[in-house]
Amino acid sequence: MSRAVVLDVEGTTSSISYVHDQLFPYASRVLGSWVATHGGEPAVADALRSAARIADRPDVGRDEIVDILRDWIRRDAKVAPLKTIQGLIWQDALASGALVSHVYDDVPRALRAWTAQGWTVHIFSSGSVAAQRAWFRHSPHGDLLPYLTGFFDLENGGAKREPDSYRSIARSIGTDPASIVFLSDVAAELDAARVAGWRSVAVQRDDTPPVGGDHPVVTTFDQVDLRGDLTGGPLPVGHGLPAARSAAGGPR
Ligand SMILES: CSCCC(=O)C(=O)COP(=O)(O)O
Ligand SMILES: [Mg+2]
Repeated sequence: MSRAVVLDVEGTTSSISYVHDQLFPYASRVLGSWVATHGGEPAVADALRSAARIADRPDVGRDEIVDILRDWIRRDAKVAPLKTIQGLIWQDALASGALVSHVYDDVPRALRAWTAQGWTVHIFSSGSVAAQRAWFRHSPHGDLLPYLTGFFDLENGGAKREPDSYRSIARSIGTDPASIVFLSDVAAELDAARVAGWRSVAVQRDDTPPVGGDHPVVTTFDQVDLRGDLTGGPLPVGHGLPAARSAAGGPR
């Protein structure tokens, strides 16, 4: 029977502050000239039209749509066309070395262990599939794509706080919901996954706000032990912690 791990990116595999301090400002900085160069390409033109529709400004000009996108970046809006455009910008920047990705040290170790134990590993992030692939391909630990089987974003996966998104991803990867473990730093995402029948693990990194909720908590992927038969009982997580704790603090 197939077993799958699904990982959030920002706050889970990778540092929130890196994304906010490096990726977002970079996209904001180059957006105007990038749209001037690439705005005629079909995928980009589509995303720009779709952003204008979402902003309720269907007839807006190029400069104004760039301002709207910049405002969304500033507010960390998880809006699909913005994520499409950011992903295309970051894809080139990561490939050229203008940007370097960030992946916590425990992540490649866990990817190696879990895949060797027969788990498939997938990504579900608000960042676009193009961004995800470039992020893990150009990681400071080398190319991590060989450990990753599937990539889901707001377009092919759906909203991250909706149980239906997790139901649809489970169908798409062909794995029973009870055999899927989801790791995230956002309680509302973990809640939605749990409603869909997935196993949930809150990832509380040193540099992230409290996750909140009542999901089992780990501070590194080293504490997620996926050996053995996991059907039925609680997930063996939190080993090595003084006590496997449940998330504390306000919801995010
Ligand atoms: C390499 S993905 C870029 C990060 C990003 O844009 C984002 O929105 C991450 O959101 P997540 O769902 O991974 O928390
Ligand atoms: Mg996250």
